[in-house]
Amino acid sequence: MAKIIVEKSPPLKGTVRISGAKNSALPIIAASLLGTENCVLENIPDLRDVDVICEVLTALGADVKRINREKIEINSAVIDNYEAPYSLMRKMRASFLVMGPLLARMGKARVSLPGGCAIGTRPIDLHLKGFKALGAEIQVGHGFVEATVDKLKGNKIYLDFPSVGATENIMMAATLAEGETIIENPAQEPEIVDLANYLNKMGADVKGAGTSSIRIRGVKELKGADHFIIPDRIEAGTYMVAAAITGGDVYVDNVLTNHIKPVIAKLKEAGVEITEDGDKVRVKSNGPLKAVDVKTLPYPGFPTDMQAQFMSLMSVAEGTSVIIETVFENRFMHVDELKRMGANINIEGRSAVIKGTNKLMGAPVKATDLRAGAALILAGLIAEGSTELNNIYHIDRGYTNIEEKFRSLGAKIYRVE
Ligand SMILES: CC(=O)N[C@H]1[C@@H](OP(=O)(O)OP(=O)(O)OC[C@H]2O[C@@H](n3ccc(=O)[nH]c3=O)[C@H](O)[C@@H]2O)O[C@H](CO)[C@@H](O)[C@@H]1O
Ligand SMILES: C=C(OP(=O)(O)O)C(=O)O
Repeated sequence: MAKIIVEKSPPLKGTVRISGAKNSALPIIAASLLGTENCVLENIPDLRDVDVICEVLTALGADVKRINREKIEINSAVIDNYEAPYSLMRKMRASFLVMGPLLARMGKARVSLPGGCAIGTRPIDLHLKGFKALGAEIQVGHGFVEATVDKLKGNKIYLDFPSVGATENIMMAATLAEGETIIENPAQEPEIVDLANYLNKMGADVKGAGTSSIRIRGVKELKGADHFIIPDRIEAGTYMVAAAITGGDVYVDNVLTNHIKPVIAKLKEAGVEITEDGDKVRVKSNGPLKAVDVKTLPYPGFPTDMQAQFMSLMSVAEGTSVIIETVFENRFMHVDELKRMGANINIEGRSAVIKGTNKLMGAPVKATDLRAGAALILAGLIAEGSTELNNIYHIDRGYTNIEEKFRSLGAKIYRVE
């Protein structure tokens, strides 16, 4: 099993370029099932999750060509299978995003139920509520969701929680429905806007993405489109925290700063110097870090996908901080691993109380999920000695060339097979 070794490193210095957003690329690749012509996607991150969703599309009959590691061409003129197999679905929850496009395109979809995972049970009730409202008949059994419909019909759908995946799945299904669909209380994440922009380039009529109500007028057909994926705000945030935790001076390049306002605000509160310059952010830190409280929320609140990394930072800040996780019910799996490295953290329900220490120690730890893995790398950069990270396949799901990017900033990090 491959491992990542992180040694105590000097303050990080230099420039790191941020890749395209995983959470945009995955739904956008899935949405390509809706078009009957060639789609060309650029700024695709080089990730295991992208490989998996491409395999899912191929299994459904689409012609997927990797032009290079950042560019994919997809032709879905012929889709001859409506079943997404368990063998692929189990590798990644986001594969469920093919359900909406399949239903819209073929009037039929049979998709393996995504499993729960380390960060919570992650139900799909809101996705199914949306499909039902559009007229689909849904059956769940034997580990699969099966949906059928003669013709999807637009409807008004209120989401009890602004679920990112449910908003995307319903939005994609509604593009080819008869009439108008309104999604009330949708997710407002930048990745939703990126998906809507792509769908509109394909010929859809989606308005209001990024606001509290999305209106989709169904069209007869979607065609092809070229699209450049937005930068990954979570990857950017992770390198910003890396600069802060090591007392470094790093330029994070290719960032849309509007997308990471809460992360910038919290870093500033913690005493980190941040200078924004177009699509670059300079992150400089040389004084002690101050403890600050954080509460995760749907966008535009502080992202849950940055919670673990911020906890590593607070583990070495001066004072006590409280981090409240409101999006996922079980996203504190990294806490026990950070404690193995000497962090002082107590969990009380959905809150973590972190008493800063000035000494973390390297230890063998495991990446319990993607962002937990990132958080442990960050802790490893300042821990005495060597940190050995196991279960790193989670990290490869979401970070492009992570060791190379960190090493280019002076970090001592390498992979052993
Ligand atoms: C590929 C992708 O984009 N992944 C992101 C997406 O995941 P994902 O789309 O799975 O996250 P959701 O926004 O759907 O989930 C948020 C909350 O809603 C709940 N829920 C969701 C759907 C549903 O039908 N019923 C229900 O109760 C979930 O259990 C969770 O507690 O948004 C999350 C929240 O920002 C991020 O952490 C993930 O990185
Ligand atoms: C939870 C995450 O992703 P996914 O929804 O793909 O599991 C994440 O990116 O942190």
